[in-house]
Amino acid sequence: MPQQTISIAIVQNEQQQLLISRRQKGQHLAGKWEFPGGKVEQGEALEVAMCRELKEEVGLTASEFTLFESLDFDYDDLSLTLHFFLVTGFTGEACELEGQEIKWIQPRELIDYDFPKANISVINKLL
Ligand SMILES: Nc1nc2c([nH]c(=O)n2[C@H]2C[C@H](O)[C@@H](COP(=O)(O)OP(=O)(O)OP(=O)(O)O)O2)c(=O)[nH]1
Ligand SMILES: [Mg+2]
Repeated sequence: MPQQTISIAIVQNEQQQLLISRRQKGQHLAGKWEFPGGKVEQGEALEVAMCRELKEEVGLTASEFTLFESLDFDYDDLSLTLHFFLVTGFTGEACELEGQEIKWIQPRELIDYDFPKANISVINKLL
């Protein structure tokens, strides 16, 4: 089974809202809500990958962050290692750079959105 390492940004703004984004048609887990992030490139540091994906997908530059949780998760077709960073400082305005839908929501609203199974423990920690 293919194996991938993923770095993810859980961005929190000054109103304590979190930034979520919707996976698009044609992507793995299409239609699910997620935190911005993506594949770590060969030789790339985890936090560098998180910052690059955050910039590419929603246009934010992360300035303060900590590793929040790392976990392994196997989907039917794909085996992932996911590293979730909590980003508490950033510059820029979030925008839908890849045509995806994005939203700022309160942590308690996370349960109203359909996230991938790999996110369950992280979401429980954020609620
Ligand atoms: N970004 C993100 N991916 C997640 C989350 N939860 C989860 O299971 N995933 C899975 C979905 C994907 O299989 C993988 C992330 O890869 P991706 O498709 O976002 O990768 P990428 O941004 O580099 O995309 P691409 O250019 O290759 O299309 O991790 C999450 O909260 N955020
Ligand atoms: Mg992505």
